[in-house]
Amino acid sequence: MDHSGDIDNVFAHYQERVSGFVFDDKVASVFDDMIRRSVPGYATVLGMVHVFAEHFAQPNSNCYDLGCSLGGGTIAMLRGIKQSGCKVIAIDNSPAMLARCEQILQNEKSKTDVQLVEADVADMTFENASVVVCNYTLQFLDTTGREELIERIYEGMLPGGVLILSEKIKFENTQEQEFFTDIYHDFKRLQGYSDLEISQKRKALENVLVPDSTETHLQRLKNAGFSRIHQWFQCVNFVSFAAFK
Ligand SMILES: Nc1ncnc2c1ncn2[C@@H]1O[C@H](C[S@+](CC[C@H]([NH3+])C(=O)[O-])CC(=O)[O-])[C@@H](O)[C@H]1O
Ligand SMILES: O=C(O)C(=O)Cc1ccccc1
Repeated sequence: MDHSGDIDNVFAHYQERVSGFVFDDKVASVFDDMIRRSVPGYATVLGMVHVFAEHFAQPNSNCYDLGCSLGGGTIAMLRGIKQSGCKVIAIDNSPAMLARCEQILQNEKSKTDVQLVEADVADMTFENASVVVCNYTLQFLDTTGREELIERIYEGMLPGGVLILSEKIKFENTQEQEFFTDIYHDFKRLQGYSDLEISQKRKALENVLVPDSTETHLQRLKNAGFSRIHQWFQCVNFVSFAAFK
């Protein structure tokens, strides 16, 4: 992926009132740096999206990247897909993200077609899907939106298809929640974020990024019909599931 974006200093200066986190141009311009320094295991997850796409993309099928941002998952899929006739459909409802994503994708030479769609994932229908990547996006939808999205993904998937769902999680046990939160903040400090940046971003994300527990994710995937679900990755409070139709 392209590393030409700026360094994330969105929350570096004291703000009298911290407003809710939005995916505007300011965030989009630093997003590659922001997500790499804020999501432990991000690079590993993308590396494995390449592997999953190579293994599970079926010829003449669609591969989706839901909440594609700058196209990290899209590029990983493009590099992984070896089957012919595949199309990667990358969806995001932030015009700022999509505009930058389009630019970044121009440097990517691939035989596989890519379609960028500016839309709410809630308004999309999915069809003929062999690989669906939903990396750190479900966490921004409301509860009903989450359930409906997972159901519609399932409906649009081919037999043998896989959904890669990556999310920040919360822990039901208070002690466990505190432990992982502490370690996560230590990780952010090690990535160069100050205590002010950490606390202001935390405030901005309140009621915007609302994590579910692993149990809630597993139940929701099962309810939608996914028969085989593996939690294949966890790094601190970020996990990834592979769910098969
Ligand atoms: N309802 C929605 N419809 C469409 N897009 C949405 C919606 N809500 C949020 N988004 C978009 O989902 C993305 C979430 S970021 C994904 C990272 C990427 N997957 C990556 O692997 O680099 C994760 C994060 O910021 O923590 C943003 O680009 C939003 O505009
Ligand atoms: O959960 C957090 O505290 C994060 O910083 C994760 C994140 C990463 C990128 C955009 C929004 C949230």
